Amino acid sequence: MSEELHPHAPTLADFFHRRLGLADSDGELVRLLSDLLQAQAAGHVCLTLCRRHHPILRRFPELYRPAGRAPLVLEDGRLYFQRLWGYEQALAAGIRRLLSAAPLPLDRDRLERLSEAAALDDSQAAAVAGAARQRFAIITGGPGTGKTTTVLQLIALRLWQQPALQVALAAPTGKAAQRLAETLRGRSQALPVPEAVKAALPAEVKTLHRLLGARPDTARIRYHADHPLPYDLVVVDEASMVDLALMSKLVQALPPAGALVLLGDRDQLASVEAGSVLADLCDGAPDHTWRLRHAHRFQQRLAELAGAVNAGDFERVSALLGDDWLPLKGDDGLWRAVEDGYRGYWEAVAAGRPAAEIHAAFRRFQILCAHRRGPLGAEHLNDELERRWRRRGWIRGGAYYPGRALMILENAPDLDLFNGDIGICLGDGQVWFEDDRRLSPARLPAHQTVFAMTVHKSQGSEFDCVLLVLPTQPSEVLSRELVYTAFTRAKVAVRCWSPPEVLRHAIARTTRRSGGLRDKLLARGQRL
Ligand SMILES: Nc1ncnc2c1ncn2[C@@H]1O[C@H](COP(=O)(O)OP(=O)(O)OP(=O)(O)O)[C@@H](O)[C@H]1O
Repeated sequence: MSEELHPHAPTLADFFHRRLGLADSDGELVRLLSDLLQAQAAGHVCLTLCRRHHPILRRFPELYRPAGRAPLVLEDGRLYFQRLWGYEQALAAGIRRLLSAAPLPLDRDRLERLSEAAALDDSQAAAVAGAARQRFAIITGGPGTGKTTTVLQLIALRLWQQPALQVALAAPTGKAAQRLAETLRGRSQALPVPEAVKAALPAEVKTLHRLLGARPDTARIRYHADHPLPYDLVVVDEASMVDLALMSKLVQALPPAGALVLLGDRDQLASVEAGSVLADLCDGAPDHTWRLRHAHRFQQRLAELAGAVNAGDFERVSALLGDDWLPLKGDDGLWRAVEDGYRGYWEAVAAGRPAAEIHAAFRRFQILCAHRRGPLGAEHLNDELERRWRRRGWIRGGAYYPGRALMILENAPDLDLFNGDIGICLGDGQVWFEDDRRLSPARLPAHQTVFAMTVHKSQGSEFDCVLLVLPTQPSEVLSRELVYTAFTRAKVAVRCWSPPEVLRHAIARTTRRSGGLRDKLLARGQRL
């Protein structure tokens, strides 16, 4: 916890002092609230209390009593703001309800026919057989371990058994939704099920916000406990990106007999907003979690590298990176690697290749940064690259020069563009997207240059080769999950530019977020 006070702590202390009529307020109260605000800003659901917090909490019981009406909640050594506690409580209650539901029927004959035709590996077959019987299931695993393949079998089986089943597919971002829709479209025809079952497979993947009927500029949503979703089975991909509030709203919106399946990689970075919901749910409901272990699309060395990062084994990571750990003498190693990485892309741009080919060339290489700002942050690297490439003559033209790669920063449903979509400016002055659509730059929603992007922004995307650039000093942002997320964006090769002590620091640091969800689920049989 930083020693510096959170800037809003004095105002909050003053507000509580007046609203609750506290006898007096002093530096200790400000310190406590600062710790709570800092915990929240760092993505924790609550503040895990330590010895110095207890005397101050004893002095100001009005902060958390009477329960339900006080602004804070004190529970099992954790201090929450009412709002986040409410989401956690409702999520835990909703999941407990799903966990205690009677098992669903399973047609073993159809299950076997599906599993054999798909040649599922053991962990996939166990996941389909197990999850098909549950009202709540998590299928987790690294990239390419076959989560989508597995869930497609699961949905097909459930539909085959119950043709009228209403199934919804969703993902936290528009880009992830699009990606899942494309993958399923390509694979569903090969399923060994009657045509009627194939026809009943959902064709659309919605964002979670759309699924829940979120309305712009209000926290109100169309579907909730009193007006549940019209689906029997909801499947959510990329669930590691879903925060506590959204997962809580989703679970509350399930109909009484509904089922929920989450897909995701529990080892990835947690959501931008509060909570590490997927990891907590995996730990809190281990009997409903199936972990896929065999990487089907991933190069063996990359799978080993991801495993070594997860195990916190710096020596092994270092050995596996070998020459791909770029020399740090001066910045030359970095700029040379970047130029090598993007050379093919610039050649395609200069040769005026079709947009689809230029996009394919762009996907071959990506710089990922830990930070957005700072000397080795994504913004600075993009500026520096543009300067260098102008000097080299690769970039010619104004702000929207041919070859400028852009990332869209907000959803624009009217243009069918989503946060995270990549467009490339070409010689005709238009910005071309991956599906061959083009728009004039003036029509684009907020966007930025994207030769370098943050690891956070890269979630849900994949590239042939990834170059991870870490800062020169250890920082709070660095973590094992960040390095794992960056390395697992690569399909073919990983390179890393980082001082040894910074990579070592990052891999050693796991960022477990504070929260009570896991304990609330594990204790379900005992006290709740
Ligand atoms: N049992 C299997 N045998 C052979 N290939 C498989 C098997 N399962 C999946 N695959 C293949 O491995 C690749 C990755 O599978 P899939 O897309 O289902 O993984 P995923 O975990 O959903 O990936 P992502 O990390 O992209 O979400 C696909 O090409 C798929 O056809």
